[in-house]
Amino acid sequence: MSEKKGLEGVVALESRISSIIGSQLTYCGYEIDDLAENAMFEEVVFLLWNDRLPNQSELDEFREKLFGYMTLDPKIHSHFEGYNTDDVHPMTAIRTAVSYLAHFDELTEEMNEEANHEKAIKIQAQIASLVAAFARTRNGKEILNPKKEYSYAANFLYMLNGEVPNDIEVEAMNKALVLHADHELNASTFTARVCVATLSDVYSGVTAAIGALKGPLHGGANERVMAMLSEIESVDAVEGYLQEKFDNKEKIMGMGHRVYKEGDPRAKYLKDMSQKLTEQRGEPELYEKSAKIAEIVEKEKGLLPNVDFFSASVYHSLGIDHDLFTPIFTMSRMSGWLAHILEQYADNRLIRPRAEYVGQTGKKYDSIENR
Ligand SMILES: CC(=O)SCCNC(=O)CCNC(=O)[C@H](O)C(C)(C)COP(=O)(O)OP(=O)(O)OC[C@H]1O[C@@H](n2cnc3c(N)ncnc32)[C@H](O)[C@@H]1OP(=O)(O)O
Ligand SMILES: O=C([O-])CC(=O)C(=O)O
Repeated sequence: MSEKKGLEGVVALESRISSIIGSQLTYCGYEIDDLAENAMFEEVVFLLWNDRLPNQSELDEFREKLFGYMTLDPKIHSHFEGYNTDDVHPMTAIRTAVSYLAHFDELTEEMNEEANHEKAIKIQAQIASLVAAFARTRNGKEILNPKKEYSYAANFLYMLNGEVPNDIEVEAMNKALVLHADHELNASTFTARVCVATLSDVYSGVTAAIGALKGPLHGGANERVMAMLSEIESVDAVEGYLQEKFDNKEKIMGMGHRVYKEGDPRAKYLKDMSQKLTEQRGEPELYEKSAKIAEIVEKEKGLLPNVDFFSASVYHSLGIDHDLFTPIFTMSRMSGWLAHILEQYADNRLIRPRAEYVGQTGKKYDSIENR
């Protein structure tokens, strides 16, 4: 047996959901550029789950169902009130809350295509409400219910901020949701698939995936990018800051990628949005610092920005708390996890690789007093 550390380059399964070929990303055959420019997030969710875009009446029906499930059970609200919100990271709270959602769903243990599809709609609907509700509860604010006339992106911003979002904010949020929705066999998606391949339930699959996304080498990087931008005092200070990181062999968050070596096709949209939104917010130096970091890291290390890099300044410019960046990624990627979970159930086999044993052999049990 031979192993590939981190399973680099290993093809673990077949999927029809998204593909990465060179620097080209597609969702069910549609290029990400096409979808980022034109699609509503709800259409993308439908696409990922059904392998085709909806027509108008299918989209209306899908949106109606999503909206119908968005209002949370009041028990979830009181559950959040019991959290020590000063210490609990929102990703920890959301992971627990998503798991708790299963307690309110009579379909949780039902294992058939229709029930699993219904659970997927419920979870996708409720994740936006959960993130907003947690954020408002910890700020002592009233929890808001969604509004029927709003899109998923607009509803999230409304439920979070309590204000009607403007068109630019809704467009930016929608685009960010579309760009983060799915990404082949990334670590959290693989986690979800491994979990449900035991024929465990959908809630278990997405809860496991949230745990994997939380890590700083994956979705947790966006919050760390913002921390880095806040630490660097000015554009002129970027070079010295990075030199120290390079000297200490520390990683620069938001840079590099396991699969993309020629650049992440999603980053250019987030870069453009970052430039536009930081300018509008009167904080153009955030974009300038980001661009300088990207320029130096590429020159010195040959690494390019990934999806997490410019999303940090985009979310900051939308007035979002920095520790909510990864929960927002979770809202979007939930659609991809659910697509992969449904695909896994449709043609399941237990996922159980092997490990090459490198420990000692031939040891004998010794009584405790002799050790
Ligand atoms: C949505 C997403 O998940 S996108 C990824 C988000 N994560 C990040 O942005 C965290 C920063 N980036 C990284 O840690 C990595 O680039 C990853 C995790 C994305 C990919 O990692 P891998 O493919 O395993 O590459 P690995 O960590 O082995 O790095 C290979 C080499 O490049 C270096 N390197 C990779 N990324 C970085 C970075 N961001 N900063 C500095 N050096 C880096 C490593 O130190 C290593 O150098 P060495 O060979 O001299 O030891
Ligand atoms: O694919 C990966 O390894 C990480 C990534 O970019 C994503 O999950 O969007």
